[in-house]
Amino acid sequence: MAKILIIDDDVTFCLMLKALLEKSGYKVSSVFSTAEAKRKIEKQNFEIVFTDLRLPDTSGMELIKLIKKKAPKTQIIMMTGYADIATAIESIKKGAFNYIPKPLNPDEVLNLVREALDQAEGVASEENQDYSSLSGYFEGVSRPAQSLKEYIDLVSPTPMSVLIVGESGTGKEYAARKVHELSKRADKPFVAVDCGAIPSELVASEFFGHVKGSFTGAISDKTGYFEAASGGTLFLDEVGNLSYNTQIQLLRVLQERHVKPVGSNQEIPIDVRVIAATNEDLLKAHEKGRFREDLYHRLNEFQLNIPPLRERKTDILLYANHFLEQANSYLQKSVDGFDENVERAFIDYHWPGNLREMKNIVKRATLLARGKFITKKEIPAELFKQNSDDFALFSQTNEVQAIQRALKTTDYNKSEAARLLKIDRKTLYNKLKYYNISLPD
Ligand SMILES: Nc1ncnc2c1ncn2[C@@H]1O[C@H](COP(=O)(O)OP(=O)(O)OP(=O)(O)O)[C@@H](O)[C@H]1O
Repeated sequence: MAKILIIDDDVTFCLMLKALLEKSGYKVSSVFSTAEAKRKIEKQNFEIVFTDLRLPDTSGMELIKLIKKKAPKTQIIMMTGYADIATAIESIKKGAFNYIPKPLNPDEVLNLVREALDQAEGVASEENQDYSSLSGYFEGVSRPAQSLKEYIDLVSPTPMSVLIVGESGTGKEYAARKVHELSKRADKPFVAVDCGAIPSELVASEFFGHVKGSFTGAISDKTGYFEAASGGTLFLDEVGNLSYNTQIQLLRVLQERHVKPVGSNQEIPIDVRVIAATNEDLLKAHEKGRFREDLYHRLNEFQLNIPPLRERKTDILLYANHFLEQANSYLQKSVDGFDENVERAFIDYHWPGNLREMKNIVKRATLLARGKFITKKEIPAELFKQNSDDFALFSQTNEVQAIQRALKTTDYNKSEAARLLKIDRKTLYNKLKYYNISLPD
């Protein structure tokens, strides 16, 4: 029986929602403040948390962070008045499952609960599939993909720290796991840390561990990430989100190669390779005073750049088919491929969420597909909207740059490049000649 926690300072409302959910067979607890909620979440596992967006003792956003930290698999449903819908949408970006406007409609509530439980099941089994091994790893054939592979092969066996730079969803964590797998540390742990998700008051204890009784709530000894990754690899995801203070502590550990758990006098030697990832320019963050230059250089002994999907057009359909195969086996379906309209739309789309976005779109479409091929009907409409394509030629000054970028993006395929530039092949040839743009052999 799924366990649900309701957090709302409106006592009557809490009791009504509790009664509705209990009638449908769920086991429900309710609390009226964040402080109480924290205690409950520490002690018990909940499949779903319903919480009000505005609570007297903390913001709903803070609460999402905390729940995601303590219980990453718990699905969070935000309850909100109409005035707060923008914030509610923001909460989904932060990891909430969905929001529901107040006053609640009982059918909507029960539907949402079922959806949240279904998704939680999906996520759990998929995580196992993805993380038990990297068998789903796919390299791509474009030039940027090939040089990424070359660099990964080169740096993996070395002890060098690696900084992986790329937009969200491009596969930074996947690349980090690949580096670990190809390193001499492959049979030791790979510990991934989402640097943005750790509440600041817990950072030291999470990284370095603590001893029992060192602060309220330290009910037993805790092993920190560094010790847990001993002999293996520590992956610091979104490293730009670490506070300045934590950056100092981290740098010290990396230089001195030992940690001191909170509340302990004992220094524990550590042997850990660090791989960090970021989707922002850390040198710019440094200029703004948010990131320490010394730590940047310590992490950036070698840099891997993962290009966004829109800049490796030749890989797009290969990845789409790769994800289709995965989705077929995951959903026990046998969809053959994508129809021509969908393929075209995939190539033209700008993929702001990169591989993660594509994987989700393909999985959903595979589930919905009725025939042998995925059609426009199963794909979100935004993929078919006319791109405000920044390749379009609008002035002489940007022409050379735009042509060069289009060529690079398409791996120097002139027909594809002409299509991106919205000119015909012949015009492209003329322009190449006119501007004296040469192509690699
Ligand atoms: N090389 C790859 N082959 C196959 N699938 C991949 C590859 N890289 C990434 N993916 C898929 O894309 C998803 C996103 O990858 P990953 O989590 O590594 O991205 P990320 O860049 O670390 O994202 P974020 O910046 O949001 O943390 C993964 O779940 C994985 O399924």
